[in-house]
Amino acid sequence: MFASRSVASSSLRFRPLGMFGTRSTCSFSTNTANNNSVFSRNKNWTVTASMLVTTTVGAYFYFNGLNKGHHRAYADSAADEKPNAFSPQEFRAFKLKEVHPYNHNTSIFRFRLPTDEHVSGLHVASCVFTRFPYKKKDGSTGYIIRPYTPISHEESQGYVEFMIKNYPDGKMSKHIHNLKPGDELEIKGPIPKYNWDQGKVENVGMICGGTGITPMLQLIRKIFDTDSKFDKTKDEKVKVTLIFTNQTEDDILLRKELDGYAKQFPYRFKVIYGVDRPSPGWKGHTGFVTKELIQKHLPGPDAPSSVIFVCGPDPQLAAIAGPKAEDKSQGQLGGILKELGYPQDHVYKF
Ligand SMILES: Cc1cc2nc3c(=O)[nH]c(=O)nc-3n(C[C@H](O)[C@H](O)[C@H](O)COP(=O)(O)OP(=O)(O)OC[C@H]3O[C@@H](n4cnc5c(N)ncnc54)[C@H](O)[C@@H]3O)c2cc1C
Repeated sequence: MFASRSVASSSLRFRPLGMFGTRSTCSFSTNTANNNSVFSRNKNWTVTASMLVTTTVGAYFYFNGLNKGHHRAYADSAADEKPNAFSPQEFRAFKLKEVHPYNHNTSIFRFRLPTDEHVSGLHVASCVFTRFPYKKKDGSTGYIIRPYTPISHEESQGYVEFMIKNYPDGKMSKHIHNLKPGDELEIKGPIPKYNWDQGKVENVGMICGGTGITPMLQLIRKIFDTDSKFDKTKDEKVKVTLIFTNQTEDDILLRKELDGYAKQFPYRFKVIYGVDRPSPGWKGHTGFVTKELIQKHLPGPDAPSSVIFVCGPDPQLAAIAGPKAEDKSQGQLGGILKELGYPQDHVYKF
């Protein structure tokens, strides 16, 4: 069903990564039996929608009992039978394979992994650091370093994909948007974020703005995608409500995919869109995320087995949950969530 939807102002089409147990056959050299690409067909790409029923390959206990805390390093397990392309110890160079414009300021960048066997090795939820060098005034070398969350499936082999918004004054985003196929980007990871321990949380609230959707997508897919190796029965009680704000409707990333999850899991996944500048006929929320919006839609402070994830531009993060600490650790809970009485350990800031 998603494979037939087109992404606005892009010849690229997004699909929700096999949520129906179907896969696309693409003309990628990196395409493998495990290709959960977000890329779908465009005029250069031959895609045959194929209804290949994939089987869930048993239970997959890769965090089970190993990492109970949010900040623990992720342990390897049976899931890691494929070689990991990234290293958490060092930056490694990866070649850009393809770039696909997504909307007026955002593109999808596909980087080649060393072989078609390799996976990113990024567990949920984790991100990577990218870096590029620049010459400091004193002649020494400095690095611009920024975090990004891939949108390709953690099981995807041979490639990794990022959805990156271009900020006019943005150092890294401009650097990446200027890359041409064949150019290299240095990447290091995984950088562990929240450890999604399957079966441990039942009520999930998410508040994000702009590209803050990418870590949320990683979690949503882990919880709902049915064609991965993970044992879905562990998370079948999980309910997720996402509040996703943007400047305009045109800025909403991954909308078709999110709506697709809402349609397929009407009792378990709900998305509320908000925009600062509504177009005529806009039916969603208008303006910033408010106390009332959170109270109306998200699990409350006393909801059992719950967590609220927040990711967005610094001012939004500060208003909702308080800023992160200088060293980028969680910092004190603040903002609206604190006012509403959420406990510190029920909130996670990406
Ligand atoms: C866990 C995590 C995952 C992320 N994943 C992604 C991702 O998948 N895709 C993606 O595009 N970005 C993502 N980001 C944001 C990314 O790390 C950079 O902050 C962003 O690309 C801007 O970096 P820059 O060097 O281009 O801009 P900078 O040089 O740092 O800033 C330049 C200008 O852009 C503004 N700006 C910077 N970041 C933002 C923002 N997020 N919202 C609004 N204005 C901003 C600044 O105020 C400034 O005016 C993620 C951030 C985190 C913390």
